[in-house]
Amino acid sequence: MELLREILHFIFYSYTMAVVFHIGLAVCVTVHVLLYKTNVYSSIGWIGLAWFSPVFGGIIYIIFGINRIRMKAAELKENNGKASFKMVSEKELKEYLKTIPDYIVPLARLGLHVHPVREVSGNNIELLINGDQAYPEMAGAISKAKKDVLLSSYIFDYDNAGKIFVDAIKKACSNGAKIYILIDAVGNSKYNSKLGRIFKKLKNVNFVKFLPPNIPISLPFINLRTHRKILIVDGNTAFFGGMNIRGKCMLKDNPKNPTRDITFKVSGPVIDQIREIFVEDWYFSAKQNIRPSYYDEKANPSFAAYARVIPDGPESEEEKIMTVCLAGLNYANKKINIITPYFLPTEIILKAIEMAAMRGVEVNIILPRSSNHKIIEWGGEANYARLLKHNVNIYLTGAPFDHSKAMTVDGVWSFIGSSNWDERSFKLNFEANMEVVCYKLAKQIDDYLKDRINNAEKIKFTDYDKMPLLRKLRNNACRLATPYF
Ligand SMILES: O=P(O)(O)OC[C@H](O)CO
Repeated sequence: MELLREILHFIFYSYTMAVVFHIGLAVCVTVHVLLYKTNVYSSIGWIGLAWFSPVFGGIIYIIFGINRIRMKAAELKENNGKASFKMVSEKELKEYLKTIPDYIVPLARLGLHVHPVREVSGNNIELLINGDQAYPEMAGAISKAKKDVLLSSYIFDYDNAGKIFVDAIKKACSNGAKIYILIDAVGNSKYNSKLGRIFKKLKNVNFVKFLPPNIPISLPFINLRTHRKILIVDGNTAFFGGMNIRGKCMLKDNPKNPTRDITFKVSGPVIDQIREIFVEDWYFSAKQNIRPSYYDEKANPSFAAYARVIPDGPESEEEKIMTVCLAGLNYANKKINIITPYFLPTEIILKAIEMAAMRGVEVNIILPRSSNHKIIEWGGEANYARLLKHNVNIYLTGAPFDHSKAMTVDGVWSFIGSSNWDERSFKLNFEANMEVVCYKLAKQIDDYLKDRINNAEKIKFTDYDKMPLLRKLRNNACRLATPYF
């Protein structure tokens, strides 16, 4: 009898403790969600899970629901970063807006709220297509460096492309230039050690890996990666875009798995804005305050393009690059061209694209038919029908895989850089994009895109409206990964 009473007492006690623990955990989750989540639907989901799935729901929230990326990035940047951008005062803003063409005032005004750096005039930005055009130009500039070379890349393969760069770096060293190379530890995990050994032997080369992970294996989708692709030589010539250093991009060499890509050669004072990003990233990664050359306006000709660089990263709550994409979509009157290898944006972007098409803007989105990241390809396909229904033109390009990233609006405003159209770029990676106001550049990009469109398949609503059930299930399941890709 006594034993039975003890068992019942134990069961009652354990049950009471479990109920108290569940209620306590659910209350904590609810408070956390109410304080830190802004999306109402996901908030309802998390709170529901915490209350209706005792203990398990709370634990799932702790593991997957808390945005540690932003917390970690903010903490890292706060401790190691060196913010060099200052807010523009209301008075400065008024003065500045008087100095730029009327038609970009709305975008410039919005842009300054997103990132407080002004559009600077006097730039020239030129499109370079594939590694065939870009790498010889980039390596040629490096090999002539006299003062300093700043190079940042997500991937730097040590193959026929990488070797061209290494040779150029050796020449720059022999000229006495100081070389700073910052490569993402995960994106480039295959070649970091090899490059490390090569660069260690060169006196003037400083080689740093961006945020090496604490785990021995290297997952391609681990967070807090630098996706920025930047090259600055002697402060006066820069290359900026979304092209990695890979033999695959040298199509003339008939590589295995060829990849089309574009990048941009930059001259002009906007190079100083790119420089600021590199200096900050270097301080963040190498804990070293470097002072590379500034752009020399007196030694260089002045050009026509207005340009402004927008860095973005998981430490920022503003989603600057995504906001500027939205601004471009909302600002367009006639035509929007978008090319990207990865297209899995959230509802807000999809709706803005639809709205542009609904108000009569011609919207062309150029995507690879077959991606190297299948989840993004299939998840992206789940959004095609709704866009096609609103007369958005979607063009799928065949092989080689097209890794180009650019957006143009009304043949005058271009948005170029490292960002893809997915949450990984908009929220989880460190990225750098550039707004450019210049008819000449927009035409160069649009002509390139026209050529891509002429070689692509324009897909039809009827093909995606009623797709086989299994394909639809696969696509919609992959779309659930939107917040993580
Ligand atoms: O992240 P991206 O845009 O530089 O592209 C990376 C390559 O596709 C490697 O998966």
